[in-house]
Amino acid sequence: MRILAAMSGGVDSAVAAARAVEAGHDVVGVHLALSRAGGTLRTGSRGCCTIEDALDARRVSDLLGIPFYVWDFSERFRDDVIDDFISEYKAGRTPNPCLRCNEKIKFAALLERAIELGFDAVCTGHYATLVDGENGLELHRASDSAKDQSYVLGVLNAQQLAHTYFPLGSTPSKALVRAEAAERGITVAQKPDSHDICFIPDGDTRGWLAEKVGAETGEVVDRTGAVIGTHEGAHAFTVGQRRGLHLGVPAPDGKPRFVLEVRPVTNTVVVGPKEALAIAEISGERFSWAGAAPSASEFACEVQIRAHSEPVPAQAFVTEAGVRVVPDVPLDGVAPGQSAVLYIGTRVLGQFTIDTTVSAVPVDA
Ligand SMILES: Nc1ncnc2c1ncn2[C@@H]1O[C@H](COP(=O)(O)OP(=O)(O)OP(=O)(O)O)[C@@H](O)[C@H]1O
Repeated sequence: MRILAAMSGGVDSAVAAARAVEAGHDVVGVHLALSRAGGTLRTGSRGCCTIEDALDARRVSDLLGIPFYVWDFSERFRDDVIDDFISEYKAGRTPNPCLRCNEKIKFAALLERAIELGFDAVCTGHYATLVDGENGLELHRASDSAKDQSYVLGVLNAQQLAHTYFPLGSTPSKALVRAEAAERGITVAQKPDSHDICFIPDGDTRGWLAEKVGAETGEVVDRTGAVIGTHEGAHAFTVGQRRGLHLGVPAPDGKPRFVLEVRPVTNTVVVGPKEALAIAEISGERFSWAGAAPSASEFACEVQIRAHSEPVPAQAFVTEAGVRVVPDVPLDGVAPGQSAVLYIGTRVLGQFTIDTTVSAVPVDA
């Protein structure tokens, strides 16, 4: 097969590309320049595409004896990932930019260009597996549960999965990937894992958002609407947050208060007791299936609402208008904008973006 290996300059994509070469594929390496912001390009930035990262990817390609290119996708990345992140926060929602990047950049813009150029698949260092199932290709969790990235890949559809290659998904642990890299003479064998949001170089998401969204003082209210304080910018708050709520007046029950909701239109932050974070139902209109669509409109599954949260057994209800999920036990601190990924066992069924949540605790409880 002709494979385009997406190389970040990190150890995972280096080993993934090496395995693709070893499997006898015709491999070309490509590093994506995703950001033009000065801070993210500098040495020591926590981002995913500094000048050093591009150089590391080139060195690995040289070692493997494969052609290597740098493609500038920064405009698409700005429009589809960074601007989406900002507008979602402005709308009081909590987006996942890694998921959006997989949906719009790595397995859309990059994959489309790869196919146009005659490649059969894009290879990445993601930890997830592809299984040939009865009804076509299926996306499954990785063998290493600590590294499993199936959640952020839940946005891929059947067509995208058909042109995707994840050589690391069945490796039992990341330590083995690093050991293999060292054995192969790959210089980035011990390079630290990337973390946080790649386009926010110092990891200070709140400071970054304050600059982009603009901070405006607003009211903090309880669930009855009574004003109990002020805040200095609603973007700084997400559902479930406790810190940074300088309320001054203690709650009548003396218990700490948590953010329950962010209302961007009125620039209001709604707070309440921890119990009120329990969510009995979630639903959303934007959904997709990772492979064949479920055969029934109502089925038992597990729902996961963050990249590394525990999946919770649930019942799902699907209509043309969207997906509604009722978990067996309430979910904790769900924010609109998050993605709910549905699993059956290790298999990813699909996902939806959460628009609405229903509290398990009535307002006057
Ligand atoms: N700037 C980039 N250019 C090309 N491919 C990239 C880039 N960033 C990420 N990728 C691809 O997406 C995969 C998953 O990205 P993620 O940010 O989760 O990296 P990671 O798990 O730290 O992997 P790595 O060790 O390869 O950096 C990478 O393994 C790589 O194949």
